[in-house]
Amino acid sequence: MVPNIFSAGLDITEFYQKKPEETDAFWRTLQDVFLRLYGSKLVTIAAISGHSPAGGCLLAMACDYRVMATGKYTIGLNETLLGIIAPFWFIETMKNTIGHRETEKSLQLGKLYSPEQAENIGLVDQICPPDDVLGCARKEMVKWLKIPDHARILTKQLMRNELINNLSSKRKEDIYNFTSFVQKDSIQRSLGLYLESLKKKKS
Ligand SMILES: CCCCCCCCC/C=C/C(=O)SCCNC(=O)CCNC(=O)[C@H](O)C(C)(C)COP(=O)(O)OP(=O)(O)OC[C@H]1O[C@@H](n2cnc3c(N)ncnc32)[C@H](O)[C@@H]1OP(=O)(O)O
Repeated sequence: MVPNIFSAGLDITEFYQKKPEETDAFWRTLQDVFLRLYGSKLVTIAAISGHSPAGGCLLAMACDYRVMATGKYTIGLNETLLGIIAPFWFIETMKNTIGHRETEKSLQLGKLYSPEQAENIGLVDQICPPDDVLGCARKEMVKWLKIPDHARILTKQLMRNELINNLSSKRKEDIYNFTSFVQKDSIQRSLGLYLESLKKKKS
């Protein structure tokens, strides 16, 4: 676990000034990761040790349960703030987690929530002191592992198969949409400015 950061989201340099075949491959890999994690038969608990924007939030939402560290961290799908948009399966995953109305506000505003706010809207299930996040996740895991596996897995599949089948049937179209969107000059300019702003913030 990296202290302070669960995941900074997708590595923007993977789709900034890249060739279309490179961004295609990048997006295909992300789809693979998501489909495997969201559809996993295993119990998956995210121990969110720090910041979790955009793709980081997606990974956390793909798990069965989320424990987040308290502190000055944020989580959410902030794509609109970067001038990009969350694809349909990011949106559906968030709707399945916090409901339609909260997702609508959250996405249009590109909202990043504090751990307490995230717990209030159900984006995370539990908050814990940073040094106890893994401990809290382990305790929760014990509860989940006591449930008969076949019943838990079938229930999970019933809840998740609609989205999994929907994305699986639209993978090519989704890759095409991603690459044609991020290759636009205006989007490349926004991404370049955003990367610059991250570097400036650091110095
Ligand atoms: C129709 C369908 C259409 C489809 C349309 C397209 C859909 C795309 C969906 C996109 C999903 C995403 O996840 S997009 C990514 C969203 N992620 C973010 O906005 C997070 C940005 N990062 C941050 O806010 C911060 O770095 C944070 C995570 C809080 C950690 O802060 P710290 O101060 O500890 O770290 P920093 O010093 O800022 O960062 C360290 C270095 O990492 C770089 N860096 C940080 N995050 C980075 C990132 N995500 N990608 C690349 N580089 C990043 C910084 O520039 C620094 O670079 P050096 O100076 O070189 O070391």
